[in-house]
Amino acid sequence: MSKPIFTSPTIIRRDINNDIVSPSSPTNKQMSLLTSAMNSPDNAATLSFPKEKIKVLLLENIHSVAIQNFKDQGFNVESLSSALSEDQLIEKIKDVHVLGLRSKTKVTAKVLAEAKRLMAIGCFCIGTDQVDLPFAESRGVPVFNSPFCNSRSVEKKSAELMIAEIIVLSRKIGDRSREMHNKVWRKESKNCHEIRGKVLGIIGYGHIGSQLSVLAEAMGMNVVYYDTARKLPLGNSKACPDMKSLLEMSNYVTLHVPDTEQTRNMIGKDELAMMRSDAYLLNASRGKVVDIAALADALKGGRLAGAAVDVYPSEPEANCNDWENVLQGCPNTILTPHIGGSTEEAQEAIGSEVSELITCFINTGGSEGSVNFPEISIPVSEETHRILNIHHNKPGVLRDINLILSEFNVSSQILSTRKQIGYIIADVDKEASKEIKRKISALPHSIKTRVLY
Ligand SMILES: NC(=O)C1=CN([C@@H]2O[C@H](COP(=O)(O)OP(=O)(O)OC[C@H]3O[C@@H](n4cnc5c(N)ncnc54)[C@H](O)[C@@H]3O)[C@@H](O)[C@H]2O)C=CC1
Ligand SMILES: O=C(O)C(=O)COP(=O)(O)O
Repeated sequence: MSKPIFTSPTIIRRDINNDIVSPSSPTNKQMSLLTSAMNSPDNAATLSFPKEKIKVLLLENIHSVAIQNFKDQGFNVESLSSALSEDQLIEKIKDVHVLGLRSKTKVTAKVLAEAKRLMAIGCFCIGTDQVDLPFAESRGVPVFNSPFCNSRSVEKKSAELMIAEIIVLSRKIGDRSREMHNKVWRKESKNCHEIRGKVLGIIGYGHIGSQLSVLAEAMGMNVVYYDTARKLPLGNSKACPDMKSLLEMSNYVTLHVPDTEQTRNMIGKDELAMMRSDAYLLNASRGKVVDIAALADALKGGRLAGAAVDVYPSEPEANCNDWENVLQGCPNTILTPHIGGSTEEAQEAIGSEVSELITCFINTGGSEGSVNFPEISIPVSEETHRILNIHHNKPGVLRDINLILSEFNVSSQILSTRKQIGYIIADVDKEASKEIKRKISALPHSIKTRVLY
């Protein structure tokens, strides 16, 4: 059952909004000594929650390092290699405490409504568009992701992939290779070019776009970019005032934006018509960003020199042998099965990072790294029990909570809020913790209350 908490003294800093902020996180040893207890309107247990009863469901072949990290904590882990459909997930999620997924599994409001015990979601990737983040927030479920680990392959690994594809397109390597496999020897230099001195236009100059900018300049390319946010131009890159000017001047246009209402179909027939006829389009962001029917028309009609596409409006839940897409058969077109983030290095780093963020949240309440949840983290103390409360962000909630806390000895307290919810951590006398939890849980705006014994 529960073990005591051994840690360093608690430090509290308040910011201008009277929120308390601390950068310190517990060590792995401290975390492994913690046992969580949980309580919610749906789960009114008041006893310490045994770690082996924490059920972790991992989907989409998440790296073994994450599985091991969760097992080391004593959690009960089930790992599946493919995504689940909405109906399958609704069936499975009922008794799950931690859900891990990658880009395929859609965590809709309908799924979340059935997730009565869910404490946290881990997106073991960069994008979080597959989760209904506001609904998860309203249910008090933090969502964690890995904003950096994935980047060199897409950013770093993806940026590396983009560099490879820029060269492959410029030399028509895809078509030549396919011909060779079909016994055709066709040596020619017509319409094959160096990338040195050419203009690379990057739409979305975030982690991946800016990494790619650095690599492309090192290869002798001239980089321009367009981003809706103000971004520091790296190296000699230059910001374009609008997307049109970028489309008109670039030899290569590459997309690195998230999937949002504003980015859906941001490249369609009109935008493709603005591009040079000897230009190439690359998309490793999200499938719905490009109108692929319009892209196929442009490629087949010779209004574009080629394309490299890694993501599609509709992708299968698992590997298959009958995938069909309108871009199949288009000239000088590289199609890859959403592998921008798929290197062993990136998957291991992501597996490690996201599982640690989730473990930290379960064991200490620390929510740093969450994309939809108030981010707080304070060291745990061996002298106290920790109350964690997630509540609807309504006027008077803090007063009600503090009224309860004022009856007891509180050694530290921290609150942070977002639009929908507030999150409070209070370290209290061991003797008082059960009583406080009961009273705070009963407040009308409480969503979830946990105690770390
Ligand atoms: N193919 C793959 O396997 C992978 C795909 N991705 C995708 O790449 C996307 C980008 O990743 P990061 O660079 O890490 O994200 P990021 O959040 O660091 O950068 C995205 C950039 O796009 C900009 N942006 C947003 N809306 C825009 C608009 N309408 N017009 C122009 N710029 C806009 C943002 O201001 C930001 O600078 C992810 O959201 C994900 O969907 C990420 C990793 C792997
Ligand atoms: O990191 C991302 O956002 C990606 O698109 C990579 O997705 P994946 O982990 O390969 O399903």
